[in-house]
Amino acid sequence: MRIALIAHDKKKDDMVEFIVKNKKAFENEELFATGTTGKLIQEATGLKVHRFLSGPYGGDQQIGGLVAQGDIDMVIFLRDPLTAQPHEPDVTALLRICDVHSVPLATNLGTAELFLKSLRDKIF
Ligand SMILES: O=C(CO)COP(=O)(O)O
Repeated sequence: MRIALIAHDKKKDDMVEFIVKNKKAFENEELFATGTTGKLIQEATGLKVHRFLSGPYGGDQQIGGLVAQGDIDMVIFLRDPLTAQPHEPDVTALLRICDVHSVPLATNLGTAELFLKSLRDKIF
């Protein structure tokens, strides 16, 4: 399973905690991430993560490109709904391209937990 992991700044602690807590479920998966999110996950878990540019510098678009090509199976994107992002158009484009290609997209921890259960149950 090729999983993209992305978190806005105020959600990065939640993302790292989520991956650390569930490291076993993620260690056999292929992980991709925007720059800073990926760095923090790597440092906290030692998991191998393919890192792209930081979100505001094009990382969301790079991951969106992979989604469009059919190279990502699942996206966990912990968005910050309370803070304006300078690269909002890129964020919207990534959400849109997931919908275009019916790629499962979790934008909060509640849905991410459901994805995790699906991973454990090998539903995907
Ligand atoms: O901005 C982001 C997503 O829109 C995330 O980028 P970073 O992981 O580089 O902070």
